[in-house]
Amino acid sequence: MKLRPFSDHPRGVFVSIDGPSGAGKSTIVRHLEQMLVATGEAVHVTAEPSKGAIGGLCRELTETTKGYALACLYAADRYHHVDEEIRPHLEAGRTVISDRYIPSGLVMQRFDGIDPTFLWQINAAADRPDLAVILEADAEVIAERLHDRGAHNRFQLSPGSSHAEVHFYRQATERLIQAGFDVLRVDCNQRAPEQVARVIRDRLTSFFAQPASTS
Ligand SMILES: Nc1ncnc2c1ncn2[C@@H]1O[C@H](COP(=O)(O)OP(=O)(O)OP(=O)(O)O)[C@@H](O)[C@H]1O
Ligand SMILES: Cc1cn([C@H]2C[C@H](O)[C@@H](COP(=O)(O)O)O2)c(=O)[nH]c1=O
Repeated sequence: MKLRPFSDHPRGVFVSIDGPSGAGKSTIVRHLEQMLVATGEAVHVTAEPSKGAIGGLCRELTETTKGYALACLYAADRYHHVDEEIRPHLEAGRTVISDRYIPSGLVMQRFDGIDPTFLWQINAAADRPDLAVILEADAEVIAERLHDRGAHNRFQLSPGSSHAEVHFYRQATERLIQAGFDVLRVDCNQRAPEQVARVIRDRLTSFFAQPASTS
């Protein structure tokens, strides 16, 4: 059976990619984009914090601001990101891939001791992705990758941060599944980035591509 690209849908497909630091989010997003574009999909790649004004504040303040203020700032950026960038691209029929989305908001601010229920509530009105991908890997594996690559932020510098983040992601993932999110968990311990991207591409194709009409 020949498949029509899923970006032929009247509204595009929204995919979020999250997972602990070093699991490979940015690497996988690049591979997935290339794979989808090669098969004729119209793709828009984005990330959080967004490139908008509130995203700029997030980037500026993450190292020096903590707690409720930062959690609310990230949630505000998410709502603005949806309104200004994600929805318009979906409405234009593109597949939107976001490097970090709601799951990161449920996880990262826990490093500052914010209650998970509060984090859930401030993110509750954000549009749900059609597919929420969670990259999973053992704490030892991602700690080694981070060590080799270097830390990107203060969360990655605290001792045992990889163990804590893996634990927070497990809890957040359970919560997303309970709430009815379509979640794809991909084990990234042994798979090469191309293989991880292929797993995601295959899932998108099997769920969202439509059979091409024969007429
Ligand atoms: N599947 C994989 N197998 C082995 N190494 C990988 C894999 N995916 C990514 N890497 C490597 O691990 C490191 C971290 O990858 P990347 O920066 O994509 O992770 P990330 O999840 O986006 O991290 P951060 O949250 O810090 O932005 C990089 O050096 C990358 O080359
Ligand atoms: C979406 C989101 C992000 N963050 C933080 C975590 C990092 O410091 C940066 C993202 O940079 P990276 O290169 O992708 O690692 O933003 C956060 O604290 N909370 C969030 O919801």
